[in-house]
Amino acid sequence: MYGPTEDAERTAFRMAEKKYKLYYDNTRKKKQPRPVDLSDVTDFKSISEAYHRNAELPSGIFPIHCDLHTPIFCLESHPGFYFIPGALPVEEQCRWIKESLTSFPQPPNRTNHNAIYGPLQDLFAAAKDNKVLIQEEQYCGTNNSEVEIIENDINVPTWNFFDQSGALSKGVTCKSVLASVLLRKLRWSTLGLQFDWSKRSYNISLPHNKIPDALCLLAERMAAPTLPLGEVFQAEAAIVNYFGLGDTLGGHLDDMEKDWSKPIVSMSLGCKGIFLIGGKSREVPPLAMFVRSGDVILMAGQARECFHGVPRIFTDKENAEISSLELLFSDEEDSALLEYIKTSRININIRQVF
Ligand SMILES: O=C(O)CCC(=O)C(=O)O
Ligand SMILES: [Fe+2]
Repeated sequence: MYGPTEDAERTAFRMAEKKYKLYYDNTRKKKQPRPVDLSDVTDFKSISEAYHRNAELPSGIFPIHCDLHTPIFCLESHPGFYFIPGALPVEEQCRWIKESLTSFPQPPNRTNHNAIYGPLQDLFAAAKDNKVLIQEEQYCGTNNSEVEIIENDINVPTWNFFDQSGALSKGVTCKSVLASVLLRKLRWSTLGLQFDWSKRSYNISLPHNKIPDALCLLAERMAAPTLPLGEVFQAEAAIVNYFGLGDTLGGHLDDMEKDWSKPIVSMSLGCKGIFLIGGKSREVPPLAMFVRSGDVILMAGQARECFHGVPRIFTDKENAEISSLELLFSDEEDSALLEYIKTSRININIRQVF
């Protein structure tokens, strides 16, 4: 007999996550990722190449034709799942990488940092400028108003970015954290209708901005092949996930949206990763596939009810496959974006909520 935790550890989905996740090889002198057998990982890039050569496709995978410049592939095993390899041209990838780092984490959009630090303005610029985030409380610094502030109970600490020199003058009692560390620890931001992770629901009363028009149009165009003629996808919310080496997204379902006939439009940017699509329970062995910068996945209908996750990203030069991004981000002003994306993956997934 196994307890609930042991059971969860033994599901087919969990086993696949364990197979692909990053482990370090401690037997070697240098800390190195343990080699992993990737022979079972479906590669839609080579399937697309086979399709263009008119070669036979692996069994269970079939193309559908649409107006996009690339074919869309479907899985017999997962109705409602669509994979569009190289859907986004590299210029468009660069644009969304830049937005994901500079504008999407801006308030009123929320990020994983909100719970601890409150809204943070211009995190990416602060990291680039080597700033430090400092908790401002009255006992920091030289003024003598400590007693008065505490008595009046108005001592609400706020966090603000400062130059490192400014940070030193604040004194040693302040809590502080480097902006570059916070950027590395940025795991998600939410656009449009804000998702409340604690309640696992959309909180329409939270202040929010509309999703940028260009992103709505992109999602509408990508979603079209999954919808009956004349029906239009309305992008109302999006989650942006940020992955560094060793970061994973555990198996989950996205079941908070009302209408599951509408797809989730999910785009990959930056380093290559492995995406797992399973079944309606964790007991079903998932299919593993590579997700590269510019790939788009659509999950509609029955695929909306399937567990999925990302157990691994690759940040080494050979496996990350971001050379075309490196060429486009070669300007001096883009060097911070390039530095970030060389070791990161970003996923933007867009939803119609109602
Ligand atoms: O990162 C990915 O490719 C998947 C993201 C996802 O499934 C989610 O945010 O719900
Ligand atoms: Fe998801």
